[in-house]
Amino acid sequence: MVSENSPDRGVSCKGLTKEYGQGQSRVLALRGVELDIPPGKLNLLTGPSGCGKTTLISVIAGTLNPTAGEVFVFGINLNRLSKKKVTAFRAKNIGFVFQQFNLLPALTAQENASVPLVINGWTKATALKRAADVLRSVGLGDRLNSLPSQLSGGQQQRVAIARGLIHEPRLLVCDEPTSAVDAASGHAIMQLIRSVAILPNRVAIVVTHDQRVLPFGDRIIAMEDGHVLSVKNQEIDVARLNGKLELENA
Ligand SMILES: Nc1ncnc2c1ncn2[C@@H]1O[C@H](COP(=O)(O)OP(=O)(O)OP(=O)(O)O)[C@@H](O)[C@H]1O
Repeated sequence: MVSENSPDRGVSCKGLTKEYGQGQSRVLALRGVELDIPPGKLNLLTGPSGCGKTTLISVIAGTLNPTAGEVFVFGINLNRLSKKKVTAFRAKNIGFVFQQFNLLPALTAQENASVPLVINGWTKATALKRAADVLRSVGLGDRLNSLPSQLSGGQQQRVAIARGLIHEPRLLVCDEPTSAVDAASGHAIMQLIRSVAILPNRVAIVVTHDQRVLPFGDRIIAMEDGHVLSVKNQEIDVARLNGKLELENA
């Protein structure tokens, strides 16, 4: 029997701590995080600068090891897997949209967006075709052949989002995905993330300071000083969000 908060169905953090540095430069970024994230919901992670949001999503996504504690992603304890297995699990199941975009400078937008599919064994031609479709869905159909250096910050951010979503990851983790885009693009990006997130076997976690993003979240997780302060569920007015998008696109 699998309960609502069972780690088999989403993400579960148990007593997570993370220390950076040593001695005088030691920083305790996570101080015993306890958190259960059920699937099928869009989770927004909020809190003041430096409270540990990026550290927490990096540990959940398996790109950073915790100092102590455990994280289960769809029932799998990432800390107990070998490095090779974590890498393979991440490539197949996790999409990560980084705050600094992390695009490869020598690759075009289309090539950058196709990377997760190529890593997962798709042929280059099929991966590029799919990348073009996803880039069109984030409004970049006319910039497929541009290098990152030829794109604005907001356009680079949209390429990073396309790359994070392209392999339809079961766990999507985004760090400030709307910080460099205007209101209409931010709205479209959140619509896209929401459409991926609310599938029944998926989890999406979005770190945000952007007040405009708050209406999109089913759950608002507030952090403070390395721990989870509160988790609030909220009703989503889907019709209102859809209507607003149509108005902004008109
Ligand atoms: N690589 C690192 N080395 C040392 N300290 C770090 C490192 N990364 C983060 N920290 C520290 O850990 C704490 C938590 O940082 P983190 O980036 O997780 O916070 P955040 O809530 O995401 O902040 P922001 O909203 O400003 O992005 C901060 O005090 C930060 O200075």
